[in-house]
Amino acid sequence: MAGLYSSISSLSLKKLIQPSQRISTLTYPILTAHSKLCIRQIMNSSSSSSSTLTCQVPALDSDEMDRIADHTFDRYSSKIVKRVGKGTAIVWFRNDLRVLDNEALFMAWVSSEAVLPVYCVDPRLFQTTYHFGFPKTGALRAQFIIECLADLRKNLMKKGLNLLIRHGKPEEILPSLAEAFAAHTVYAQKETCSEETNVERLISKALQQVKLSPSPEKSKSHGSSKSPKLQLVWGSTMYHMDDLPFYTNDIPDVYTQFRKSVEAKCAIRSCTKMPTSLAPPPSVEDWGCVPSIDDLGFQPQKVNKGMRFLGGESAALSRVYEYFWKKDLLKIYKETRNGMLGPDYSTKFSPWLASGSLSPRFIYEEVKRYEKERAANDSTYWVLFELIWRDYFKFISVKYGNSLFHLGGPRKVERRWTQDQRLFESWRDGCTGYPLIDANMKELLSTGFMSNRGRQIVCSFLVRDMGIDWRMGAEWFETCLLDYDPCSNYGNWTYGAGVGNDPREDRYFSIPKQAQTYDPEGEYVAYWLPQLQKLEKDKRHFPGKSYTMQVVPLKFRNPKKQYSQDRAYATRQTNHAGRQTKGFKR
Ligand SMILES: Cc1cc2nc3c(=O)[nH]c(=O)nc-3n(C[C@H](O)[C@H](O)[C@H](O)COP(=O)(O)OP(=O)(O)OC[C@H]3O[C@@H](n4cnc5c(N)ncnc54)[C@H](O)[C@@H]3O)c2cc1C
Ligand SMILES: Nc1ncnc2c1ncn2[C@@H]1O[C@H](COP(=O)(O)OP(=O)(O)OP(=O)(O)O)[C@@H](O)[C@H]1O
Repeated sequence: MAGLYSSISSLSLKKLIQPSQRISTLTYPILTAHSKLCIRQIMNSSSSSSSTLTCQVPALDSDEMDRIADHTFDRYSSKIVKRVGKGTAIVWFRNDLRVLDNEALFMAWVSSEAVLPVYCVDPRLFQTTYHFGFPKTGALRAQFIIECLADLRKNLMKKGLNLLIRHGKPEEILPSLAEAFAAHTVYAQKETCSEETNVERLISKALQQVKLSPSPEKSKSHGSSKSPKLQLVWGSTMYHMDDLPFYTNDIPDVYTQFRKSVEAKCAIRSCTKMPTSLAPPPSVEDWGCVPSIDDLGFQPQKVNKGMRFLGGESAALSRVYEYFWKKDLLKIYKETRNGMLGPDYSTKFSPWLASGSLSPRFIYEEVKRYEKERAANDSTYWVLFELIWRDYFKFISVKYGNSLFHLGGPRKVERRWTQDQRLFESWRDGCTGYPLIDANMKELLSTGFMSNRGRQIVCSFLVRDMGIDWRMGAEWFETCLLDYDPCSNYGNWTYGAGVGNDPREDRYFSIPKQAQTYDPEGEYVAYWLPQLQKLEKDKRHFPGKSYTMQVVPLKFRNPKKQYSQDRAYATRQTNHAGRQTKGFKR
């Protein structure tokens, strides 16, 4: 198994492609013959996915995924790390459901003789969203989290520990465990939004009420009892919060300024190396079961079409392996990332990043390894560029607090919005009469995923064409997305709604133009709306009377005229693969 990565790395692809030097200007590179071939393969695998109903991401079997996880753990294990603490420490898992590069877990191990890993199934996660009463977590994300927990337990057991699973509020469970196990510290990953920070505050307070009796030696000298502490550890971003070259209040509002500044002035910390064994676990009578979907109050929802994401760290590490090394897609990422159909136009790392099953620093280190062993170009850099967006929204949430969730956004913009239920439902259910919107919304509902391109288009349609309160859209995404993350979700929605920090406030995504550029053959819409398959390709985006009536006109009144203008525009702008060739568009 040790040869798994190295054998693939040494694959004679290197002979076919000269590893290009990193190109510093961010224009599109001239495509190599190999890149063209890869794009064709992606396009082909996308169209073949029209005929197959579901595809698992990653498309590997469980033995292979276990091998990849084990091999990666080996690479990230260290024999020289030493534990220096006494007693028991608790590690409270939140959105960091991984073993690799988990700082909270590492600190708990170093500071103790025994670590108790705990996950609390918090009932608040399964209630409703704040304003509009949608389910706070949809069935597909619940299933994904269940898989993450099962895998986390498995991986902790491989390292000589286990995972204690309890149902209830962390501020009630953790203090009582700290008391029962006489734990001196509860370690956990720091979160930034108020729902999570409120819980942190409640736990700290409740821990102060716990009085641990001093050990016999200590009681002789000091006598007084101590309370366990909550120790929050930064761990969710690629750049560490403490390494930023500005104070929180001075974080640049404009993404490009933020990115240039961190790229110039900060280094990304190396992944934390874990000891080979984290044993011994404390003695626990009942470790609790990984909940079933019924336990969480859901009807099971099967993915019958499109991508079925597998939860857990083993799947996460396997997806990195599959995308970077097995399929060798990293070097064309920038050219394919705006696609919508199939698993391979983009990395699909987001669901694992959101649950913390995947460390962004591990992705960074894998990109660097790939650049050394295979190729370094704009595409390999661009994955990091996108991960900086993720960091940016996380840090912006620290700077702006709850205003990220407010109608006027961080800039307190005043504008008239509607909450028209009928219009909203047509958007939510994919019945707007615009196939590009409807296909994307159906994909979201059926799989819990939507491409970045799709998200921008449906956001623009809801906000600009329908004029609907953007928070309705954001909360619906909160329900459905496997990769739901408050900072990235509300950050992107405020951007799209023109109430965020976007220097371009009137960002409008014209459906005809987007359709022509990103789904010129109507393959994507025909996949999700099979009734369009029989139509000629150039009719699929505007099928007329044979399709649902359009619920609102587009902001551009004359879609046909706009469409032909857009076709001309798109023809000028697209390359052979039907992707845009110039200009930076998110
Ligand atoms: C309205 C709207 C809502 C969104 N909500 C979320 C959300 O709740 N959670 C979430 O993770 N992403 C969200 N995104 C960002 C983006 O759409 C997804 O991260 C991306 O589609 C995930 O697919 P991928 O992993 O294949 O991305 P890739 O293109 O492969 O990008 C690699 C990684 O970079 C990060 N990234 C890429 N684009 C963005 C972005 N615009 N903002 C933040 N991070 C980014 C993600 O972590 C992603 O996994 C949203 C975007 C929009 C427009
Ligand atoms: N993790 C999260 N996911 C979704 N929404 C969140 C999250 N954390 C915080 N929020 C949102 O933050 C908002 C907090 O509202 P709350 O009424 O507590 O404060 P506020 O009065 O709006 O703001 P402030 O405290 O700044 O005056 C709510 O809209 C809530 O949904």
